[in-house]
Order: sequence, then structure tokens, then C-alpha cells
Amino acid sequence: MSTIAVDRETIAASRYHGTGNDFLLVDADEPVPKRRSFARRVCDPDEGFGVDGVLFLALEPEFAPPRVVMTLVQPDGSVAPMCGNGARCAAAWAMERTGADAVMIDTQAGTRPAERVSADADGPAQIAVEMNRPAFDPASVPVSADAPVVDRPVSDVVDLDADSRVRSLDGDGPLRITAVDTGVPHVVAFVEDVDSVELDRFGPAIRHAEAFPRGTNVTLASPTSTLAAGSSDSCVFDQRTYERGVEGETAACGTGAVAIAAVASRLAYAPRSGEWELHPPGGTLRVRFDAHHRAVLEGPVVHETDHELPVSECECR
Ligand SMILES: N[C@@H](CCC[C@H](N)C(=O)O)C(=O)O
Repeated sequence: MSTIAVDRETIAASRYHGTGNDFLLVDADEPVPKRRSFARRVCDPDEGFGVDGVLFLALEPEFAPPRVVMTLVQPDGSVAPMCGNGARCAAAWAMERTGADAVMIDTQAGTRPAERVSADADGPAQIAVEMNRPAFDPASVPVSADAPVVDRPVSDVVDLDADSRVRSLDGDGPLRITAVDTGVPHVVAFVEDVDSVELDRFGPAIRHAEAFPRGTNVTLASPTSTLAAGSSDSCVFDQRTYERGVEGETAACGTGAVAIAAVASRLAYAPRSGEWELHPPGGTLRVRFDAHHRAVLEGPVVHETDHELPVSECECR
């Protein structure tokens, strides 16, 4: 095996989380030539930190606002083009280094402006990031179908066995799914109670369905009382997401939160304007759409710990 010489004994890394979706953040200047094996190692819950991914960040402070190039490498070594909570953590990291309250995040799914929306000394920073415009067309998701997968019976894409069957939101008939791209693909299903679903069985079946040639994240949503009342500009949903690349459920997913808002709006479960409040297990995320139908995702970011990782233990030479 070839060895790339590095003159450093340790790699600096910081652990952040956005609403419980946690990441190790590493400056792209750190000597990590083998990013996939590094990510597999440090994301491992036994040998590493058990985080949901590694964000390699290249800061470009000379611009106004400062820019940061973000690459997310996931626990399975795959690279995801976009990550809502990761982008919010990357923004906080860049803001700490530059003192700026606004930054631009360059992702593989486009450049995303981010800003600090509160500087409350007593609570976590609230960071908002402009997200991709949700797209339902088959080429964007992508879906191997001629027509968009919008409000289709789940049996159109996968044959779930009886134990994994979940009832639809109205409780009458099979589960219905909608596929949407929010920077990464999501399949959204509305159910009566997200906690009643065996997501560790239901998620992988859809995530690996042939209909999704690049795989998909699987997001469940159930409305809380605000939507049931049907009377508010603000809609509140419980959220659970099974993530591609993590191959498991995460405490929160930003692109999933935007996917819920986009699909709820498309299916007329919710008003097309106003603010959505999403409750994943890790906390609260907010989504709103601007005049150009671009989503803005907002929520807390916490800088948890700083680490010096021995190069020799990182499989990164
Ligand atoms: N947790 C993220 C999404 C990360 C990417 C996803 N796992 C994929 O591979 O598509 C978020 O907050 O958006």
C-alpha cells in the first residue's frame, strides 16, 4: 500500500450537531488523503465517534461573504451532494473562524447562502440556510419512471412484506409515497403516527428499490394538532428519516424536513405559504419558502467538542 508522507502527527477535527444530526468537521487542509476510509473509521460507533458523516471544509475567507466548500463523506464512504443540517454546521464553523454572520456554502448541489438568525448567548446558535428548490420530475430525483412518483401506492415501487405494512395517513388503504429531490432524493410518506412505523424495516426496502437508481432517503411525517385543525399558516409535523449513506435512522435530516414541507404543499395537506415546523427526534427545524419557491431551513447548531486524532489511527496515510 502506498504511503503519502505527512509531517503532522495529528488531525484536528471538531464535532458539531444540527438538531442532533451530528458530524465531524475537518479542515480540508488537514492531511486526509483517503477521505472514504477516514470517514468509515471515524463514523464507526465502536472504533470512532458514531457520527452521521464527516464534513471536509475548505474555507475561502478572502470573499465577502466568506465561502466554504463542503464535501460530506458518509459512514459508508459515499459522498452526498447536499446535506441541510451539514450545511448549517459548516456555516457555523465558518462563522466562528471569520466572525461573519453570513457565509456562502459551496456544495455539489449548488451554492447555498447561510446566515446566523440569532446570537442568543444562552442558547445554541440558530442558523438558516437556503436550500435547493424541490423538484418532483423523474430525472431530478432520479426515479426510473416516465412520470413523477407523486402520491403513488408504495406497492408501485416495492413489495413490502406483511409485517412492514404501514397504513396511510387517512388510515384507509395502502401507504402512499411521493419522491422529491431537495438536493438529495427523498421518498416521503405521511402516516398517522411516525412512531408506530418499523423504520428499520420499511426504510431499507424503499431505499434499495429499483425505482431509485441512486437510492433514496426515506422520510415519514405525521401531522400534529395544528394541521389537524387545518386553520393555521403554520404546519407542524413529526418527522423520522432513514438516511442513505448512514443506512439507518438519524436524529434529524434537513433535506428531509424540506421534503416534507414540499410534499405537504404539493398534496395540499398544508398551505403553500407560511412556515413549517418539523419535529425530528433531535429537536425542531423550521422551513419556509421564499418568493422564488426556494426553501429556507432553520434550526440550532451546537459546537460540541474539539479533537486531535492521531494520524496513525485514522487509516488516512
Ligand atoms: N442528513 C442530511 C442528508 C445527508 C445526505 C443523505 N444521507 C443522502 O445520502 O442523500 C440532511 O440534513 O439533509
